[in-house]
Amino acid sequence: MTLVPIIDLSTRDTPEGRAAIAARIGDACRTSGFYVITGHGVPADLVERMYTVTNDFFRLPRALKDRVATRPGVSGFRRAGGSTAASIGEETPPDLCEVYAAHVTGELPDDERAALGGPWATWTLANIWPSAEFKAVWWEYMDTVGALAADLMRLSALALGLDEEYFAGRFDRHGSSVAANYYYPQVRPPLPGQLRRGPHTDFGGLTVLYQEDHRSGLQVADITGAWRDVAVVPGSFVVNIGDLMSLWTGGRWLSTMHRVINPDDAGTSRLSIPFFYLPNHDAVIEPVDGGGDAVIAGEWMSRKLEKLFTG
Ligand SMILES: O=C(O)CCC(=O)C(=O)O
Ligand SMILES: [Fe+2]
Repeated sequence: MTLVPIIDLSTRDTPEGRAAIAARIGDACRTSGFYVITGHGVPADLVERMYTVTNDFFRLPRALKDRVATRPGVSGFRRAGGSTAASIGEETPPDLCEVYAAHVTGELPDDERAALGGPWATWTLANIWPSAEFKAVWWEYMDTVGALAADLMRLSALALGLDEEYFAGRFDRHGSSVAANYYYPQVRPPLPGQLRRGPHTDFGGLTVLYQEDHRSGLQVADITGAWRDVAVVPGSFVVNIGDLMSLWTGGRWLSTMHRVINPDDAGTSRLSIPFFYLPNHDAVIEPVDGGGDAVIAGEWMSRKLEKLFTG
């Protein structure tokens, strides 16, 4: 079996199709924690519009991008990548990446957002948009990919032998985010140990990531710890599960370490756009088979984010 299998979702509207897809998702999550999806139904023109507005934004002069900066890394534009490896306790130079992010909770009134968590809870911050057109496209993308993520959780529930709606109540006030990672051309050689994105696991439920067809660099650790390339499949999304989904399965499903290496051609850029499907901040995450410690989703994610942003 390949480390990152390709799973065609086009038959997910029939019970037999769903059962077969769920079985493949279960296999993938037990053995690698990553899979690639085709036949997902997200319109190609939406992805293209998303890439156009987002690439246009990153090509603006820095002074203009800084106008939509908030606290480091959390909502709006973040100029320095920070060190993602800090989230796993490793010290490395900063990632070679700029980020723009927005949250589905980012449009709520101030008092409602403030009630969703502490200082490191990024989903409590208001969104800050470069333009109305940009916002409209991002919002459509968040809605569409959010619905796909919700269905992947239903299929995951089936794969675990649970009712399809098992997880739904834990995501009905979800604080998911979309982040655009802009890996700029490298005009100076990277420092020792400096990558486009340092090694880490994702923190939440699951991640649904789009990457451009012709440029990758995304690598996944196999069970021996060796780094393996993720193949680029045009028009697909890369899906991986995060720490909370792994906790939900008592560790049977893997939240796998991944990273983005530097390009062979230093002059090229790469834009990846992950949708992070995050449970309700107050969801209690307990192994579905019972046993094991429970964690509160928002507390888990806040602890990881604090490490990420404070090093
Ligand atoms: O750019 C990529 O392919 C991966 C980015 C990533 O791992 C993340 O944003 O968590
Ligand atoms: Fe990641």
